[in-house]
Formats: sequence, C-alpha cells, structure tokens
Amino acid sequence: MSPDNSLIPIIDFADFGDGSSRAAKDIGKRSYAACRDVGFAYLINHGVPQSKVEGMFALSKAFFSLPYETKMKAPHPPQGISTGRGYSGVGVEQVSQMVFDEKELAEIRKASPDFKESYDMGNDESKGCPNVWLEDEALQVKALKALALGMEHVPADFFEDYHTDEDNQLRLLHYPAAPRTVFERGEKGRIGAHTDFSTCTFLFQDDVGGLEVEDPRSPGQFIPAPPVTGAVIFNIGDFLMRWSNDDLKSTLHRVRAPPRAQNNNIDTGPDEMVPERFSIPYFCGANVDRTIDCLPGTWSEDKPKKYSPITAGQYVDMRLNTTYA
Ligand SMILES: O=C(O)CCC(=O)C(=O)O
Ligand SMILES: [Fe+2]
Repeated sequence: MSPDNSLIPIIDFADFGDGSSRAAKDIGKRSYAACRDVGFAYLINHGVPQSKVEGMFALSKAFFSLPYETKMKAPHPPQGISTGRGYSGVGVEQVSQMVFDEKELAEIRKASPDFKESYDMGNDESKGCPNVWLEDEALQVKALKALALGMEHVPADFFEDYHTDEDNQLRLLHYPAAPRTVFERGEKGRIGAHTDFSTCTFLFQDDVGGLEVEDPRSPGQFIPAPPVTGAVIFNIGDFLMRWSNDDLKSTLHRVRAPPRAQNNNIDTGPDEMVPERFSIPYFCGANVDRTIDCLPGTWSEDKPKKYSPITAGQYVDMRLNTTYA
C-alpha cells in the first residue's frame, strides 16, 4: 500500500551508503526539505530488516496479552524523565500540547481520553529485544547524517556527535479494539493531537491505519499517514525544531479510528468494531548534558535566535512532567 497523493514524501535510503556519495547528498537534500516543509517522511530501504520489525510486533502483542496484574509489575515511575520507562495502563497517559496547568490537563483527560496502553524501554533495559538497539542506532545515525547533509552550514556528523549516549526510548503501544460508535461519539480516542518531544522519532505501525498528520498547507486540517509496507515513518520533534530556530517542523499528529473499509458496500452496522492497533515509536534524544543553541545557518541579523541555549535534559524534563496522570 502506498499513500496516494500524499504530501508526506517517501525517501529511499538504498543508496545512502556511508553518506559520502553524490546519491547520499541528494537523499540529504530530500530529507532536509521533508523536515522543513512537512516534518514527516516515510523512509524505505532503511536497513532495519522486516523480520526484526515483525519480531518486535510479536513481542509487543505477547506483552499486552499478559494479565493486567503481570504488566503492572513493571509500572512507570511517577515524575520527570524516568516516566519514559515501564508499563502505563489504559487511561494513565494523556498527551497534550504544551499544557502545563494541572486543572486544564484534568479537563483534557476527561474530554476524549486516549484509549491505549504502552510499555517503554530505555537503553539499559533492552533485555527483551537485545538486537533492536544496534539496528535502530544505525538508522538514527543514517537519518541524522542525511539531515545534516541537506543543511548548508552543519558538518555531516554534527547531530551524531550530540547523540552518542543513545538516550533513546522504545515504546510499545497498544490501542485496544472498541466499537466504532465509541470513537465517533468521542467517548474514547486513540492518541490526541500532539508533537513529539525529542530530536526525532522513528515510527513503525501495523497495517490498521488511523495515523494523521497536520496538513502543512492548512493548520488544523489533518491528512492520513497510512501504513506503507516496509517503511518507517521519520518525524521531527520539538527539541530539534527549537534547535533549528523553527526552520524544521515538529508537526502535530494524532491517531484516530481508521476510516471504514471503502472497498465493499457491506453495512457493518452500529456494532462494527474498530480493530486493535499496535505501533512502535522510537524516540531519539540528545545526550542530556549537552547544551544546544540555534544551529548555524538558522539565524542571522535579520532573523534573530528565538530561543536561548538549553540542555537536552532540562528540555525533556519540562515536557514529560505534563504527560502523566
Ligand atoms: O501510534 C502511533 O502511530 C502514533 C504514536 C505517537 O505519535 C507517539 O507515541 O508519540
Ligand atoms: Fe507522537
């Protein structure tokens, strides 16, 4: 399946190699343009074997099938950066867009609660999936190098150098099945519109669909980002947007019930179930102690820096503290 007429570009990494060729430079230019114009891209021939991806989805399915009590033996800790670890049951996490007021957050949670559960893993807790880290590391290096190659004023290994600690988070997400009417009435949601926090995200999704990305041409409108076989979605996070003095876009996205199947005329009736969805986002963050300042080439006398320097740790902490109930 490929997204017809999609604004989200597909970037082929087959000829990227070590990043030194002419072809790699072109891939870099396309990557940069995608990050600047849309904030999202599909990467194909990215080097993570399909069998590995399928293995992760199998692991995820097995994990979420465990009894609730078992999953709760690995609960996520309460505050700050360490919330990116462990199990969060349905209703525990609610994403929100830059809302820091407790009351306001509570209102959002009530309105159309995210109907999902998740399990987060970090660098030193990857025993369940030991090989995934290496592969994804390679993917991160490639994608960040491509982006640097597409920028005029940063050296090819610029971003790599800020990400040597592999301060990343692998998240298994499960959105349970529910009757379509429950979604249509807004009683439940899948994941509310949000942007991601860190440098960038790699997102593997199953074939259920429902992911939507804000249309860069018309704010407030969302376009579908349907699954593309063998592709991983790459998107920019708020941290990199800030780092780039807002040149690169951290784009709003959300997951809703996928559209009804359109290839048949069968009336599925009021009891139609929306199938469960599994997805695996991999969030890549900079070394927490590194301070970032607006990237070379993104500011000038006419276009001053919008942000002061900040460490990656301070930034992620600030954002994570608003996410959990
Ligand atoms: O489930 C998805 O496809 C999206 C997940 C997501 O956007 C997130 O966890 O930040
Ligand atoms: Fe996200």
